[in-house]
Amino acid sequence: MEKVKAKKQYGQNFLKDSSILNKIIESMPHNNNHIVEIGPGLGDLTKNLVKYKDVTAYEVDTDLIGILKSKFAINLDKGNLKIIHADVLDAWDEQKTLYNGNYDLIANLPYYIATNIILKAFEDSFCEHIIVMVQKEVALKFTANVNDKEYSSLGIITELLSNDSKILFDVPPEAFDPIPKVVSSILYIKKDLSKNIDKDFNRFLKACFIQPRKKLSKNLSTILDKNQILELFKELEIDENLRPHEVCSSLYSQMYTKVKNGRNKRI
Ligand SMILES: C[S@@+](CC[C@H](N)C(=O)[O-])C[C@H]1O[C@@H](n2cnc3c(N)ncnc32)[C@H](O)[C@@H]1O
Repeated sequence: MEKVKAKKQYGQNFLKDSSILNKIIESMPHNNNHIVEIGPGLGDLTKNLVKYKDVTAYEVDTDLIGILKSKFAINLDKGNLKIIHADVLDAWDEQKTLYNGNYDLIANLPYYIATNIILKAFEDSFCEHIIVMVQKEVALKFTANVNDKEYSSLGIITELLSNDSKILFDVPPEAFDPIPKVVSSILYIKKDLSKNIDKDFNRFLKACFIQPRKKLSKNLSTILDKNQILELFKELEIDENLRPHEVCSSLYSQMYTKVKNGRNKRI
């Protein structure tokens, strides 16, 4: 097989362990959804996905596009694989969705933009399941519960917008070539398609967690004045001494609604 030099700037760590590839395929939801893969790389995961589903794959690296097109010539002809040469974040901005129909996102993500990709997938109303390989720390943030030290805007958004979220299994560095410095995890999220998020809610959460170990009331002082904070906490019966990770997602949602509808609209 061709020896391709992995490009660091594109977060290229190719998954080589066939037992892990099989486990990802086994975790694929049993439905009729299309599959979108981000970063097919050398096509090891793609090769398994196209056995079961129609796939659209977005790859940014020009050198890999050539390799993928010759490797998957038959699938491209048959029409069960479409390879799109693009930066996936640009494609999302331009098209608003990565596929015009219900789809599941299955990918070994480039870690430098993994969080952004998952947040975009939450915004994409056609995306139903997110099953992605990410750095373990990132998976812990998306699946954290209130009072966990990892609980942040990512856990809150996941709780508010999904029916189910969990880490399926961890993947050791040796499963990749080149070997990364971190442990990875397969993150599973089943979105609740009846729910969506107001973009400003993200900005509100960023302000709430601007200094994660300080009190929430202190962080909120960057967007609200003292009296507004006191009033908000009194109305929602929030203890003034709580840190941001000690407040549950439904209270964040209620706080945001009150702030948005109140007189002060600095968010
Ligand atoms: C961690 S590698 C995974 C490769 C392959 N799927 C595998 O499992 O071996 C990440 C892949 O994402 C691609 N990639 C990086 N940034 C991207 C972007 N902005 N848009 C699309 N693909 C990107 C890389 O070129 C690489 O192929």
